[in-house]
Amino acid sequence: MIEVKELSKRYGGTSAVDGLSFSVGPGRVTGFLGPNGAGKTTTMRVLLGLDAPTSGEALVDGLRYARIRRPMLRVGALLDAGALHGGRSAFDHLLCLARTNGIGARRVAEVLEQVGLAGVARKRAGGFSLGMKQRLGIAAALLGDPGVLLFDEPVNGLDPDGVRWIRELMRSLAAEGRTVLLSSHLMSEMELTADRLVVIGRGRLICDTTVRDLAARFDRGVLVRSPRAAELAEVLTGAGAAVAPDPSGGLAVTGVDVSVIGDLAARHALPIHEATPRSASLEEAYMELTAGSVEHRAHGSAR
Ligand SMILES: Nc1ncnc2c1ncn2[C@@H]1O[C@H](COP(=O)(O)OP(=O)(O)OP(=O)(O)O)[C@@H](O)[C@H]1O
Repeated sequence: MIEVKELSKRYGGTSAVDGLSFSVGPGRVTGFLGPNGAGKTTTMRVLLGLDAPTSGEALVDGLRYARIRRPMLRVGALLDAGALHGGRSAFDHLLCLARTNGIGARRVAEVLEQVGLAGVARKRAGGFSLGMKQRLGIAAALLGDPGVLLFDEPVNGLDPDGVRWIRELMRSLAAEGRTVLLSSHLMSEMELTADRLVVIGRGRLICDTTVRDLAARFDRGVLVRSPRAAELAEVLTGAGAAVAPDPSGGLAVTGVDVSVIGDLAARHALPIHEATPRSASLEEAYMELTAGSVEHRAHGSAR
């Protein structure tokens, strides 16, 4: 369980996180989304005791990180995959980390196996590709078999196989009952991986919702065209739908789904020339939600 309560963090004159509250429960993947500079990494750093909050708190299983004994057994994290001693082998890198928390060499071998690096365990980690470094960072997060996992942009720079592997791993970790918080600035990635979404912008909460509810919130109804539009509108309204003229010339119908529209039209022998469900994609929903929070937007870009 992760709880962020009224958290604020300032760096000099910069407000990185500003009165942010949300909680993340076990058993599902929660996506932590926001444009660049939204405060995701800062929130994770405070959760991991790497930065002190200016005010408020960030707790793992009800505790501040500094108060957790043998923290790797409770919370694992991948923040910066490049942060390793390049001269050490993958095995030795993990063994050094493991020893700080009383974890043995057998567990090191296990996590290397789990992330697919057993074959290169004795190779210098400094020579690893970005994808291999990400896998090694994930192995480090898993060392203590923790119930809470934080991953900051784990798919950055990975090839499609690596992305798919991470997606499946996140989902299986959540299915085992762990709390998984996964940050990204890409909705397309979250759509496939996360069940819940915490969206932030400029250090503040924008929405805390499920992927399904967000999609429903941006449901724009069905565009219907019929040569007998007026009669169809009457039938649909009678069935509880809201019907309005669409700027494109058809009818914008909300409140009933497309199969109901088709059935009603058939029952009343009214011809339909088009019936197109129009939900905004999650990507569009995300763009709309965060439109006011984007720090740097290229001139001439979509929004
Ligand atoms: N150590 C620091 N000193 C000064 N400013 C900082 C520091 N760390 C972060 N910031 C600022 O705080 C804000 C939030 O940054 P943060 O890295 O938490 O955002 P983010 O959501 O993780 O963004 P990204 O997706 O780009 O990684 C940004 O404006 C950033 O420039």
